[in-house]
Amino acid sequence: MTADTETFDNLTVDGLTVRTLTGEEWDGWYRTLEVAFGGQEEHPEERALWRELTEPARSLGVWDGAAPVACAGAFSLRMTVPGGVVVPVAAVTMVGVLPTHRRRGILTGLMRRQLTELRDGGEAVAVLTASESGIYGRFGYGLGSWRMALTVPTGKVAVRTPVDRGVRLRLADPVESGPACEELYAGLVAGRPGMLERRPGWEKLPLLDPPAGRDGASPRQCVLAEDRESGRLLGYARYSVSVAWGTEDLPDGTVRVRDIEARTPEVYATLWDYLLNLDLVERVTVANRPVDDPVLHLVDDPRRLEPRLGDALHVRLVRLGEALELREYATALDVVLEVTDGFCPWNTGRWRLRSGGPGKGASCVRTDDPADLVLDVRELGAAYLGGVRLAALGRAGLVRELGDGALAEADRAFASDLAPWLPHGF
Ligand SMILES: CC(=O)SCCNC(=O)CCNC(=O)[C@H](O)C(C)(C)COP(=O)(O)OP(=O)(O)OC[C@H]1O[C@@H](n2cnc3c(N)ncnc32)[C@H](O)[C@@H]1OP(=O)(O)O
Repeated sequence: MTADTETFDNLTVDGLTVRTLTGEEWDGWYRTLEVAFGGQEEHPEERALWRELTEPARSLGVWDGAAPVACAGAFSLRMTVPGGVVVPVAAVTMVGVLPTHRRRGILTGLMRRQLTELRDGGEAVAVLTASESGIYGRFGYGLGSWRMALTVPTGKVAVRTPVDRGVRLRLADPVESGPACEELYAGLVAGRPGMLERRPGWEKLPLLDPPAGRDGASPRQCVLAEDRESGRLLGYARYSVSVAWGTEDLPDGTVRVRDIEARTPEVYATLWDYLLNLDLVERVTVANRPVDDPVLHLVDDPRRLEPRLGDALHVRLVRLGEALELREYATALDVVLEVTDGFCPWNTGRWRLRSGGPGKGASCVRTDDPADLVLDVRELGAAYLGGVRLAALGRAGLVRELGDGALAEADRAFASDLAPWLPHGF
């Protein structure tokens, strides 16, 4: 297989066969992924869930004779884009090539096949999270959202904003309270770009808690914040506690927050207040929050927080015009974009993007008019969710302005009030 091979169903190239998966082949196909990732077996509970969620018709494999040697899948998910519109996306996943078959273009062939199929009738936008952030730019993916991991030393930091006195906190079984938490989560999805709707089956993902994967911590616990009078669920946090004792027998426990969501700022503060005041605990950690998470502001000593940034969602505009029409724009704009797209040349060329601003829709059509901005599709993917600013990409030398003021105009229109955030992997 070579990098520029168009790969189609049951195509055999260089002795390798590329085709979609049949359900019965799942175990061997998935084992390829595990071996590509070093060979460790996934916890059975996790494996079973991924098996259930796999969409065989969207799952590609490469076979060398009878043996699977590479895999790449996609989930049919729905994701919020700026303006609160929830749109279908191809969520690319489970990508791996066995060590014996690497660096001969197999990944490139799989990516080409996926993107060609999407062009011909799939979603206009593809997204993924990358094992290594250097892999997917060459296929036109741009880094569209960041995540923040946070460690909060509990003894040093307190919540300074008002908590909700009308709230009663109650510990509940995470599985039993799962549907109520899920309903609350569903109500938040449209409020922030990058959030994913969880269609049936996906609600099990945040509840996954394989005993062998706890690394010495407690089983997952769930605290519910309910309205004292009506009992309505207003927020929840799911976490585990890892108890430890330091020198002089002093407690040195860690609370690991898996997720925390609330309907109001006061309830959010209440949940953090609860977490920061758990006994025998020296720190609260959370692996994945938005980069503009309110917790950065609701504590009294922000310097004590230990935030760390990581790349999250990589975004690929597959059918560029359609993708740019799907989202809303914060302000009116009318710009001609000259786009390069080496991997999906059908996007290359000049496009006029027009919108009247919020609620007014957008059109993006080919044009011969002179360009205002010159950029790669990768930069449009990065800016798509409104968190990575076009002006910042311009200052990085990645967007060239030809029309006076066009960069500032597009920068304002593409921006989102809230930073995009991917709440969980896929
Ligand atoms: C969405 C997800 O599931 S992310 C998970 C990705 N999977 C993994 O990380 C598992 C471990 N790694 C692997 O399985 C493989 O090395 C893969 C899938 C990353 C790459 O597969 P390969 O078939 O070797 O890739 P391929 O030969 O098509 O390489 C294409 C290009 O990417 C580059 N590349 C491949 N892997 C990497 C990497 N890890 N980092 C940077 N560049 C890379 C190659 O050098 C090549 O560059 P070139 O076009 O300039 O020559």
